[in-house]
Amino acid sequence: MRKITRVAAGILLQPDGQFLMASRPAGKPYAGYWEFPGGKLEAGESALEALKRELQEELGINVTAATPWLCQRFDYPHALVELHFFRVTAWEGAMHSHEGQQFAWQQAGHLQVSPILPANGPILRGLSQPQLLRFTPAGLLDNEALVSQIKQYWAQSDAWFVLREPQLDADSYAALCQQITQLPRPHGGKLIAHGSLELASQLPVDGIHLSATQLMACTSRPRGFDWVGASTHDQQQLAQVQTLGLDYAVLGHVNNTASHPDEPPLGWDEFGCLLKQGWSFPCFAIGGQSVATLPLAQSYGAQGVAVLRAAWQC
Ligand SMILES: Nc1nc2c([nH]c(=O)n2[C@H]2C[C@H](O)[C@@H](COP(=O)(O)OP(=O)(O)OP(=O)(O)O)O2)c(=O)[nH]1
Ligand SMILES: [Mg+2]
Repeated sequence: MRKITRVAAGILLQPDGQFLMASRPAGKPYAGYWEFPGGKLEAGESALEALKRELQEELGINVTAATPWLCQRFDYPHALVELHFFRVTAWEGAMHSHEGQQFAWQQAGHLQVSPILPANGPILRGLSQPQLLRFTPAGLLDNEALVSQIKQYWAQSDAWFVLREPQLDADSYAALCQQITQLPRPHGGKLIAHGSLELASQLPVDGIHLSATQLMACTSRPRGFDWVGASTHDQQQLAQVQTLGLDYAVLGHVNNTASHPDEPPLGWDEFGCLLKQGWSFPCFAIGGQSVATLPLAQSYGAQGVAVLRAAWQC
């Protein structure tokens, strides 16, 4: 078996979502390709320690806030690498090119540098995802109020909505979906369908969110959707998201929630344990989540939180 080379890389994030990419210096494999700053773990080092050392060596900065994010394995001709990506949200010191690299601040979905290291495709897709995934409140709002609130969100932001309205029959769901997709989206918001795959494949949506049961019944990634995510509750379901190459998982419920009052919550310890295994897709915490729990969820390695009632004026 090939030896695994462990690597830590940092995604330096500005408050407006821009992130830093650097060109690989001459003399290294894939010289001139663009990457996230970082490098190999040294003996006895944790990924976070390596990240801090590498960013000091390569950029001359002192990282003061970093949370684990995605983990990606990739088999290059020169090495089998296991990449540990961190979201870096605070640092000290002025950035300098210590190894002759070029730097560029980039926006997800509008990349201006190329070529990118081949392992980084899923990472860039992950960066296009929001920190809040908003599920509609399943019948708690009438259609008019729901459409009007989505319209307001989209006028100001690129919010993502999962249209979870299981009480509607297929025709009513399709009509509501059509109505929402006709709203203006100046910032590029997304609408993700929920429920029947067959129905969703006929609707003008950006993606489909699978239930855990649908997820486990799939033998391949559902076709015809830009984005495919799934609800998960355990390691086996997370592994299925990875095997199918889906874009995100929602994991929970983490805390007690009014929507599942009879099921015991996972709790943050178990949530953190499941995320620590390192997945190549972003995970959202669900269950009792809101903007207030976002930093805690991210400290455990989450992309963000899935919010249900907390997102709406019901
Ligand atoms: N830093 C970094 N490495 C990446 C990314 N994506 C990716 O596939 N890699 C691969 C390329 C390399 O095979 C490996 C990182 O090794 P490296 O050459 O940067 O290591 P290093 O900074 O410690 O450099 P050196 O001491 O070996 O000169 O991980 C990424 O986004 N950032
Ligand atoms: Mg490096």
